[in-house]
Amino acid sequence: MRHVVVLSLLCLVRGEVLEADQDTIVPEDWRLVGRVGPLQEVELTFALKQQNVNMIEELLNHLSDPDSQQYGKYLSLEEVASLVRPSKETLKVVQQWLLRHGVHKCHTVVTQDFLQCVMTVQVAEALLPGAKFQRYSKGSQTLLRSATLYSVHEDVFQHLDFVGGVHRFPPKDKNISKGWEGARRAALGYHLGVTPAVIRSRYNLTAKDVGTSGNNSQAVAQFLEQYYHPADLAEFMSLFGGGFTHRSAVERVVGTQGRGKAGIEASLDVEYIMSSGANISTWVFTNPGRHESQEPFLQWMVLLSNMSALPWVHTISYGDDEDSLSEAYMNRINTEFMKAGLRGISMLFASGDSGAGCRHLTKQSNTFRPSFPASSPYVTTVGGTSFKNPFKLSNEVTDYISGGGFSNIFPMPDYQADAVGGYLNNTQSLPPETYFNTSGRAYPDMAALSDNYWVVSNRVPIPWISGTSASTPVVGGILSLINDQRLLKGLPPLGFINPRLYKLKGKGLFDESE
Ligand SMILES: Cc1cc(=O)oc2cc(NC(=O)[C@H](Cc3ccccc3)NC(=O)[C@H](C)NC(=O)[C@H](C)N)ccc12
Ligand SMILES: [Ca+2]
Repeated sequence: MRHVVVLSLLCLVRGEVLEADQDTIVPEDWRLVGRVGPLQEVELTFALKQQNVNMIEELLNHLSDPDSQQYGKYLSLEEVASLVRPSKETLKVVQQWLLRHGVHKCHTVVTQDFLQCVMTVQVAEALLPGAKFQRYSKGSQTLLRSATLYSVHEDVFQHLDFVGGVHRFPPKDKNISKGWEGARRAALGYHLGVTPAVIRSRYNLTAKDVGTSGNNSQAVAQFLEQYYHPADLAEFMSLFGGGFTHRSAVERVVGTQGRGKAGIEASLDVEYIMSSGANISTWVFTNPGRHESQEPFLQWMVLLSNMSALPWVHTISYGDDEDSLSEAYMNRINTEFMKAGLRGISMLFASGDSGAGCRHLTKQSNTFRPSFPASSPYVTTVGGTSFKNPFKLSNEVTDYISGGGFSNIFPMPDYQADAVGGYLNNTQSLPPETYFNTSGRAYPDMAALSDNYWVVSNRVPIPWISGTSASTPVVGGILSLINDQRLLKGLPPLGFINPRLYKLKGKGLFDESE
């Protein structure tokens, strides 16, 4: 039996194409506990090759370009599914391969492009020769992982994008602590915080700028066991919701709300999307589990791609270092973002709170460190600003923590080439070019206030909360208000806004008076 090793670079070895997607590095802070018993269960994800992936990118460009005749002519879930569903041959080959090995505990999705299967270690190692599952520990955490390369049978590998659940460890914790950040800001004496009234006043939202259409909705997605608490939202609205028509409860939670303490991230997202996108039905997607120790972004997107009715705007304040994720995995998530765009859905991601980030390559050399999904060309990424005068509703300047940069993986999309080219050509004293990839997707695409917010979490009003986690739901709510007006007029929702945003050359981002 011959096998093909799945590796990253495309290279030719004895006439066989090898593809690269395996990372077998064990971080030094993870300790090997020992070999795992053959009957221990593991869960693996098989991403089956989809059809028409190049075609959907082109279609998305047409549907999102205001100058195209196809602008706003979005597809239904079934139309999207029929474009990307794997070929009959792919389905047959992969299913037969799994069945031959006795794997039958699998879940699939409407589009049939994923299989999540539970099997014993013995079976997993027979399926993926070379893999050797071992137990690793770090503090109280333990993980089952293989630190060796595996191969996939040559008849099967051409039908798969990747197999998930074999490699990769959680990234090291960042050394900038939020506690320190908050203390520093407090020490500087900022005491007038951002509330819904401040947001609504700064962005000229009048009493009429609230949802009225009835068939509009918006959503936030939560990960990493972060839960919002309904009582916090009610308390937040009773403290800060005066002066505008609003809702004080989430319309729908998809997923299971945990019973633990509320998380600041979740409280912030829900409270502020419902303050700018006031009186609009709001959903929360609460996503359990991990993908290789981080947020299961793909699992959540696959969930969306299985639901026929969805909110038009989704905001997400989570992200991971681009270099901590496999290219094949990110490409699959990108395909899911494109599929959402084809349906007229706007996906907004926070740009992150660590500026351009930093990656130590060697003792002497560093580079910037982009964050994904912020760096995806198929989402809208939101950065952060601070008031120039922190005590007044004044003009905004860049918040120094606001994430931004250039993808090392995804090329610059056409829609932003002029804007970014202009920036690179006209900006004095840019960092050295070895630090960033000037031909990559640049982000963020827009920005809003991210500094000094009030949030209610675990029934306590908390000041000085900062980050693009705050600006992102604020922008999401404003897009929902625009969608509301569009829907009332019988127009399609905004969908993937980037092509339109960049064509406006900044005009869409400010009121005429500014
Ligand atoms: C308690 C707290 C105080 C505060 O002032 O700010 C703040 C912010 C956040 N959230 C975040 O900093 C980020 C933002 C982000 C990071 C990376 C990419 C996009 C957005 N969100 C997270 O840290 C999120 C909960 N976790 C992750 O994305 C991890 C790193 N993958 C939380 C709490 C406070
Ligand atoms: Ca207005």
